[in-house]
Amino acid sequence: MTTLARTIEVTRRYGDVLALDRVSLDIREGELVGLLGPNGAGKSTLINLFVGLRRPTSGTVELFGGSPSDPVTRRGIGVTPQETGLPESLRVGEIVDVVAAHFPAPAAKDELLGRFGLDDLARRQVGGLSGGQRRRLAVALAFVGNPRLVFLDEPTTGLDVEARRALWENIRSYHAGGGTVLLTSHYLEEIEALAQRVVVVGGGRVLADDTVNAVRDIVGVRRVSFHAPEPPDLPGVVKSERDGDRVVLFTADPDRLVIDLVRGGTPFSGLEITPTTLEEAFLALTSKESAHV
Ligand SMILES: Nc1ncnc2c1ncn2[C@@H]1O[C@H](COP(=O)(O)OP(=O)(O)OP(=O)(O)O)[C@@H](O)[C@H]1O
Repeated sequence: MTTLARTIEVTRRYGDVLALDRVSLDIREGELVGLLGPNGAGKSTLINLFVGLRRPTSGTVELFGGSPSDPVTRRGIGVTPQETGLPESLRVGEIVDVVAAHFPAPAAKDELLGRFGLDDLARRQVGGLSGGQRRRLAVALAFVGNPRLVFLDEPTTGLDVEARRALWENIRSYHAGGGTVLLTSHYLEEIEALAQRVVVVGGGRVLADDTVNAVRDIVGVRRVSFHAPEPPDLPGVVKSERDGDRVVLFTADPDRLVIDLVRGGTPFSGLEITPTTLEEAFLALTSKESAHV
């Protein structure tokens, strides 16, 4: 399968902040890839490198086998950034025209606006759009140039349930027609609804690159904590640590763990079961793996 976009050992720093740490990733033709990770994980930085808005501190970024800083190469992509500053006084239809002028074979305007439920708003100034309408326009603009590959950075932020589902449908049909997508999200549900492949990033590193099912199992890890003198030795614990005088155990099956804890007769108090953050879940998993090496 043709690789459309690639990073090889890419590191990106902003001053002292290490936003990406030796990330190698291939996006192949026809894939719908979800990039999942907590705030500050490095998702937007990765997209900005792919689309040529930023350069890596070290390592290589390739787009269609060339450089993302080449404007001709960039004509094959569409992008919805996390935030867009669209000119308030332009009408929706005019903005589509301006963007379309940059591409050799743009989509038909009416068809595009219809697809994104913006047909009734073609003559509305951007300043008069609601937040959700603006977001839909920002996503529609990624598709104006009939791209081979689109990068969507949190495309459904600010959309209500109905608009979110309509947008998912659009993304699916673009993909079904042969398009390739990389989209970011904080939410596993969104990635589950769309992607087959999930790349989880945390702390600037790729923590997992797997199927949706595999990742769902991993992020299902829970944090069980309680006061106890010693950490008990229980089955199903993927990682254990101390937080002051509390024992903290990570497990995919907290019910089982509590039953075993009670049956084991270990004295404990102040039991708490909380979901893990994505980062915690993956750190638990990676430390378990390293412990087995
Ligand atoms: N222009 C910048 N100057 C300084 N630091 C930056 C800049 N852009 C990003 N960072 C830092 O780089 C790290 C990664 O940020 P990035 O925006 O890529 O994460 P993200 O995964 O997209 O987060 P979010 O989900 O919150 O959008 C963060 O620590 C962030 O504060």
